[in-house]
Amino acid sequence: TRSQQQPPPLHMEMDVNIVVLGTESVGKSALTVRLLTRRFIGEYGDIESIYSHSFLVDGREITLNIWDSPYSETSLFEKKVQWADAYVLVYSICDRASFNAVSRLIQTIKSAKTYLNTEKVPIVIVGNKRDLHHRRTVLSEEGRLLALNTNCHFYEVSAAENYHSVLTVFHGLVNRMKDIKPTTKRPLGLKGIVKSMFARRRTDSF
Ligand SMILES: Nc1nc2c(ncn2[C@@H]2O[C@H](COP(=O)(O)OP(=O)(O)OP(=O)(O)O)[C@@H](O)[C@H]2O)c(=O)[nH]1
Repeated sequence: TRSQQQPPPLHMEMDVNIVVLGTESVGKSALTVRLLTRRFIGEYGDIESIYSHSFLVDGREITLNIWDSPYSETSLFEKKVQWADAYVLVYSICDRASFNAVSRLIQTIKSAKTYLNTEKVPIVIVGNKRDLHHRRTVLSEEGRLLALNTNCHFYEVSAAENYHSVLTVFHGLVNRMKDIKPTTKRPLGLKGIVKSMFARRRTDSF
């Protein structure tokens, strides 16, 4: 089983496909753009994009292919779920319906993919817009409990206010993936049909 595999040697590279999912206007693009550019630009177009971004983690190059898209329930949704190795599920702490949608997404992902090591399902739940605490309708405890019950990671962040909390989300996911994903470079797969806004590759250190 995967859990019996040794972690790969440090010098090897790793490619991780990550899809960012959640209902409308929860901040999926804001989180993705924050990670890639360290900036919050306020308004984001409705563009389907795969961003490719490399990091050095413990001296090892990790390339994240991040698929960010506007909310939709089209057939592309299933393709995204299959394409991804890991999932960032976003809700807004001011939007109860978006939180309920994350619960449903977890069930959908778990039934679409088989995980040998259910202790380490590569899903992170993100409660965004933490800066809007005066409009909060979802308690932190509710997010934490959902994560506990589903074996996911949980973070509350503000894409508007903070780069480091966003970095922590992706860093946590990469750490989970390091233990369970074999290290091979492979093509982006659906890259051809998805317009990429960020053609440029950058390499940063966590
Ligand atoms: N106050 C606050 N606003 C945020 C935050 N993150 C995103 N927003 C705002 O929320 C709105 C939606 O952000 P997007 O990043 O476009 O959300 P999305 O989930 O990608 O939306 P869709 O593409 O429509 O599905 C924008 O007006 C952002 O400026 C945050 O952390 N705090």
